[in-house]
Amino acid sequence: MAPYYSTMNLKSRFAPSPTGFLHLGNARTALFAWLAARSTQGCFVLRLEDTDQERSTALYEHALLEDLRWLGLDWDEGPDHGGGHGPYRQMERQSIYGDYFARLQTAGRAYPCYCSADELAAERAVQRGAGKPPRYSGRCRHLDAGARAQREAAGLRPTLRFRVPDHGTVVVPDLVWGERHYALADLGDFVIRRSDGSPAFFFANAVDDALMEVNLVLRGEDHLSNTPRQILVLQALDLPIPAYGHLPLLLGADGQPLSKRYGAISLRDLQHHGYLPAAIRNYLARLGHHYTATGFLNRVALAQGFSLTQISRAPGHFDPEQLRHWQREALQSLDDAAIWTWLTPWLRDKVPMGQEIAFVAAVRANMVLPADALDWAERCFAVPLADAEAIQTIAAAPQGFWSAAQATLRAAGGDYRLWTKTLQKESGQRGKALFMPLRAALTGLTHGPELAVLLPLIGEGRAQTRLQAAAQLT
Ligand SMILES: Nc1ncnc2c1ncn2[C@@H]1O[C@H](COP(=O)(O)OP(=O)(O)OP(=O)(O)O)[C@@H](O)[C@H]1O
Ligand SMILES: [Zn+2]
Repeated sequence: MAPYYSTMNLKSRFAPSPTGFLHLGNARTALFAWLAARSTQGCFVLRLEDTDQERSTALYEHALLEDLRWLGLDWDEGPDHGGGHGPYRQMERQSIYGDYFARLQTAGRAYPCYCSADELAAERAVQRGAGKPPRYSGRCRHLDAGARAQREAAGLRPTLRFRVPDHGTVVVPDLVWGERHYALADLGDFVIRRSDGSPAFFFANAVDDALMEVNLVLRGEDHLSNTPRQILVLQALDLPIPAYGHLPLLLGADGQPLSKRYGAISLRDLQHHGYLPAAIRNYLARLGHHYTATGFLNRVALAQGFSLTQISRAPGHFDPEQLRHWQREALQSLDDAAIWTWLTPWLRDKVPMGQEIAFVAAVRANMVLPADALDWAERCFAVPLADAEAIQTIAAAPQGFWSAAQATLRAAGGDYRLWTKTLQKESGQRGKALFMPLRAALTGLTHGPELAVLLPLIGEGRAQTRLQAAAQLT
């Protein structure tokens, strides 16, 4: 089957349910669909699948839009600004579904099923007992008008089932997995409208894609087994069938797919820890997609380098170290002022006014997250906590070293080069033996940014206090 999209008319979508905060798995699926559209002259649609009324909330809906925007994704059609194919919330599309349910019923492709949950469970148990895969037997297929009226009169509220042809196969082409064939006899008639009148996922999702003219569906592999049913529905309604690509799921440390339901780490959590959207984009774009470029890419370059042929089938594991790597890369792509803007919510009153940019310039190579910057702000402008290694280094300095350090700093008027040069002469210490104790006393650590750039931030007053404290340690 030739795809009905081209680089000129590609239309992809992200269709989440507003039932929780977006996690990295959702975000990657959204990102790939967005990249597919942006790598061409395509169009990207956001549709909210809010038919699970118990779990869908306005709060999650709001958060979902906010998080996608934060991640840097934009959409051409969606619930917040419309488009030519709305509404974009499924609960607002009930009358459209009603029309298509009626068409299927009229054509004899769907029928009401009055079986209770208990009856269905019993049926499945018998099938399992006989070693057969459980599926609906089709027993309500042949109810006549009288039998239906009787059940309605008894107050039974039916589901609507799609009637799957008894013979034949359905072919599911997939951009990632290749072509798959499903025997229709194995599918069983499936529910397309629940007994409360709401549309089942299979139905609303497929009909909406067709009506919204979505021609490329990139979604998680969890939907792979739904696809044959969705193709059947579309064929029965004579609606266009999109190209499908099922992306391997993103797994957590426990090997299970990340899921809203099970509280996977959310985009919001990462945002609150200070991860940059550009870091998350670079991390996720490479998770299951090969880029020739190995370095940091901005949004345009990510889109330009994206190709459906480069999606891999291997499941991705969430790797916090890789995310930190891209956080480092994303940070280094920013200038000092932009880094300060990013840090402001965490460091607002921790860095003296006027020293913000100098502070960023000094410590930017030594941080990944705002927590690291906060630690350096404390080491520069408050009281540094010394670690065990630093205490040992301080204590190991030779006799008279600390008083010489204090005197020479005073004489040098805070000039770092002059200070260390004269201290070297006076103490006889050089190289590591000179700089390590100074670093340990001034910052409380034996590693970190250049002392020469830290000293002006620490200032002569605080430096003297710290040298004095070091003297008392020995
Ligand atoms: N772990 C995952 N990795 C990659 N994509 C995922 C993952 N989980 C869900 N998706 C995809 O995200 C999109 C939105 O799915 P949905 O809103 O149902 O999220 P969910 O996390 O599966 O939620 P729930 O836990 O409520 O089922 C779908 O395309 C789905 O396939
Ligand atoms: Zn039935």
